[in-house]
Amino acid sequence: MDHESSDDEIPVLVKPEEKVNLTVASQDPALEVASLNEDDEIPNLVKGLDDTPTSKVPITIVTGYLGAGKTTLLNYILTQQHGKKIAVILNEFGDTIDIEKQLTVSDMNSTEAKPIPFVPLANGCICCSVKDVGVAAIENLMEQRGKFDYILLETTGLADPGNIAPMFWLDDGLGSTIFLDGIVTLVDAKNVIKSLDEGFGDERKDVGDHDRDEHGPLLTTAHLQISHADVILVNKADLVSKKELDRVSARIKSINALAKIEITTRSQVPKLDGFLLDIHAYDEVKDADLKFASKGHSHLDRTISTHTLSFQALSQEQVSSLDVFLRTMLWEDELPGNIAFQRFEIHRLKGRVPTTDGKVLLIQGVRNIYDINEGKPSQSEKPGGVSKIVLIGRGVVQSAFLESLLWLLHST
Ligand SMILES: Nc1nc2c(ncn2[C@@H]2O[C@H](COP(=O)(O)OP(=O)(O)OP(=O)(O)O)[C@@H](O)[C@H]2O)c(=O)[nH]1
Repeated sequence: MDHESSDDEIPVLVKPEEKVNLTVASQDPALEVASLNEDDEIPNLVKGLDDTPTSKVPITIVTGYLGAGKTTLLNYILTQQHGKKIAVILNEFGDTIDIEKQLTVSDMNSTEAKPIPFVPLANGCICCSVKDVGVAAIENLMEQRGKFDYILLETTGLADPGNIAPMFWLDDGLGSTIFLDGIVTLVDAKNVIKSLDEGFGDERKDVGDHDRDEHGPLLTTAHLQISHADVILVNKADLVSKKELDRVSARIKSINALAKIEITTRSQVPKLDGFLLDIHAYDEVKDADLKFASKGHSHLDRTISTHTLSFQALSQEQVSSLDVFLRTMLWEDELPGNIAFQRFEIHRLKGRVPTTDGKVLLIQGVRNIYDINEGKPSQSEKPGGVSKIVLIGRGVVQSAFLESLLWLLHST
């Protein structure tokens, strides 16, 4: 059965209610976040509705291929009227002399060791910048807290934005002062399809055998930047035809149906607030976004695609089983139950799961980190309605994932 559409029949699963176990965790030591073994007691990290990170500074990560228009976007944002005092972090690897940025704010020579210059801009915004990312640079910047209320991080040369998101998820790390608001990816409308099709080439020199094996086409940097994005700007629209723009948009949606897509020229986004800045992509899971993602977009890309698992509202006891499913899938790269599956990897995950006692749980995941919080039911959501988990990844066979999840929920 094809579960692509949100109109699919939903299996009925009603079980007795019990306590909810919620986790934020990773098993990848490289991510330097708390790691839990199955035997460990799982901390209850349920956040209440009022526990929003209001005192934390939002950070938006701007990724994109060389020349896609990242600096043009930063310049554009810095000159708009948004009332924000923005600090810019430029992540420049290698020989920075060759790639010196020409931001609107010209004094860009600070390093993490020196005091950070703050430059007032005409629109009331104050800009400062640090070069090089890394925890130390951000911590250093945070010592100047109060002078800015928003951070933009341009990730020049950073191949994989999935590695950076976990830095902001735990309260004892950077997450106590900053929260990740969203990842914005710029793609060059003229070249992005070529970049995605380089899957059989050797575009990413840093990939190991893992990335070239039975998964099929190679995971390119363009795939990684698109699959992790919350907002995608298809930039340089002036250089291609309308037909080509449609082709690019369809290909991008087939990879990441959760992201909002905007076609731009010179990175000029019509609306910044709520579309590109202050989007809370890691603490909100909007019903409408999941509905859009589950619409059944064509699977035009053979490397990464978006899939939706739809199922019935869960009892509290079944919520614990869902937690087991997520842990097994994200930490062990396996599916619970005796179910045949091919090797897979999950880049991004979002879900809304209503419970039979009238709550709604919001699930967020990046790679093997995930987080479940209690949210507010939306006006259109009926109590005990349909649960949806949207997965963006490679090697995901939707029917196998759903079968595994339903097996676990039925055996609860
Ligand atoms: N024709 C056209 N040129 C653009 C557009 N957006 C940016 N550019 C130009 O493209 C070039 C690269 O833009 P940048 O903003 O520097 O791109 P970037 O992503 O920061 O580049 P790197 O830092 O090298 O990765 C510049 O010459 C821009 O003026 C656009 O929409 N159309």
